Amino acid sequence: MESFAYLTTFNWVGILLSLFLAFAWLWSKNNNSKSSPPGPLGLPIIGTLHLLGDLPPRAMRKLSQKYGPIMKLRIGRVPVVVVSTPEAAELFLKTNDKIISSKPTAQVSKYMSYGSKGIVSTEYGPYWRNIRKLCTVHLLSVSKIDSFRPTREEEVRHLIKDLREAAKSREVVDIGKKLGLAVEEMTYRMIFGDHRKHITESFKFKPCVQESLKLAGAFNFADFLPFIGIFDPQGMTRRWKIVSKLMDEFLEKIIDEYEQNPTEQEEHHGGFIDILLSLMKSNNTQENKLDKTEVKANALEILAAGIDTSAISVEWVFSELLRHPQVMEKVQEELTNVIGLDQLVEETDLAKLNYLNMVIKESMRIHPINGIMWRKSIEDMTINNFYIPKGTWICINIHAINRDPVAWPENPEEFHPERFVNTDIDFRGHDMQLLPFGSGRRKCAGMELGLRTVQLVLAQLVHCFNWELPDGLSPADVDMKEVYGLTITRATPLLVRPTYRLRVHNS
Ligand code: HEM
Repeated sequence: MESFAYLTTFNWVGILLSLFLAFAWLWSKNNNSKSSPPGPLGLPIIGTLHLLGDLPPRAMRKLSQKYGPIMKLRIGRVPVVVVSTPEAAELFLKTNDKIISSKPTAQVSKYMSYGSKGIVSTEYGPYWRNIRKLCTVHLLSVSKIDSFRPTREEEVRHLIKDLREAAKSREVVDIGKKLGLAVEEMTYRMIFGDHRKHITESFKFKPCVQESLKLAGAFNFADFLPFIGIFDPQGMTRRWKIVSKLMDEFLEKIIDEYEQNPTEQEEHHGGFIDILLSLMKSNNTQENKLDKTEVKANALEILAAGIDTSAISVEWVFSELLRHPQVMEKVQEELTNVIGLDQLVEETDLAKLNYLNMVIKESMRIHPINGIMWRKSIEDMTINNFYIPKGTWICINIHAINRDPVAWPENPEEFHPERFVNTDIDFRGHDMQLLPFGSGRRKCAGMELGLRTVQLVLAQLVHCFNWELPDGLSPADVDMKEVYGLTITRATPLLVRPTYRLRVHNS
């Protein structure tokens, strides 16, 4: 200590202060490189759940305007990172796509997906890669989608016939309901082929599917506060058990039928489920083989992914067309020029309808039916200096991204299809400012089918009919309120009166 005797008290204070500042700097530097994204403080137990309201994508967007494009919430016990701009989405969905390619486990996957055995809910890994490949090659390839063209066209013809009847009697129709039924029937036919006959016989399959979609879309407290799950406070477990048992009985019946005569079933039934079943029976390598539970889980998940999505997307486009009569007129003009008034639109015409396709893009930009996309990180990662530990739920806020004011400088809240003139911005997952089908490894596997259905149904509706709002309502009166569930739907029915406008009368 002798050697330090020359130091005065003043010197000692100076040295200690410098050391303290150096430590503080090092600590903050270290902490900064490992800090969590910013976000609002949560309450005990529920965390930030109370801040999400009835429309979480909108509430999260508002919060992100305060806390930034990468924000942390704690919903119940679950840490969630919310991504809200195209630049941030690029960091997650392009740079780190593999790390966030897993899915959170929710109660829905226990009941509807036989414990996350389906393509939509299963964790990222060899099983998901295998089933995704099988779906892409055998179920949802362009040639397979083409092979179901007569089914789609037949169902659309039924819809048009039904609407012509309504037009004759000047009836007001709930167009969303009619669209929903037509697309539902198309989807059942594609998935179950001739097995569909059992749906109308003894099994109450359709109401069960509707109930399970409702349950899957409801906010389930047990997903975020697992300890309350055993008390089943919302009665969801009880309802899930009932519907999943009934749906399982139906699927077992189909599998029995198949097992009794596999070759005949493949030749005559021809639905997605027969392809899945043939993969169960085939002499494929173990890797490509599906077991019975996997067949059932995938059939139900593909049904759930496809059944409402296209119809709801058409309903939103249709709502925008009713609010913007000049856009409706322009679409009709294009259809008249390209197709004429003496024949119906066919699928092969769809690529020629440039303006209609811009209208669909614009509607999907402001009304992405999945306002939020959920992923889960499978490794620790650091993005923009934010440390995000393995197991964090990642919430890609498509609603916020698709309306980002930097990416969409001209009135991002407005419906304006002309914004796509002379741009090649596309919604297939490469352009981060427009993500209605998601992006990266887990992007929508049924995009081509969904898009084809939306284009065909919409083109037919606008080509065949003029549309009038009832009770003297004006376009500005069309209610655009949303309800958030498994998908974002209209809050009120869309009521309209059709008038037939074509010269063909034997469609
Ligand atoms: C307009 C209609 C549709 C829209 C807007 C839509 C949108 C989406 C979105 C946003 C995702 C999540 C993507 C992600 O996490 O990155 C998704 C996933 C998926 N969709 Fe679609 N979808 C539509 C139609 C369909 C149809 C008709 C089918 C099949 C019949 C289908 C099958 C799937 C499947 C299997 C997945 C899960 C993919 C995976 O996790 O690997 N979708 N869809």
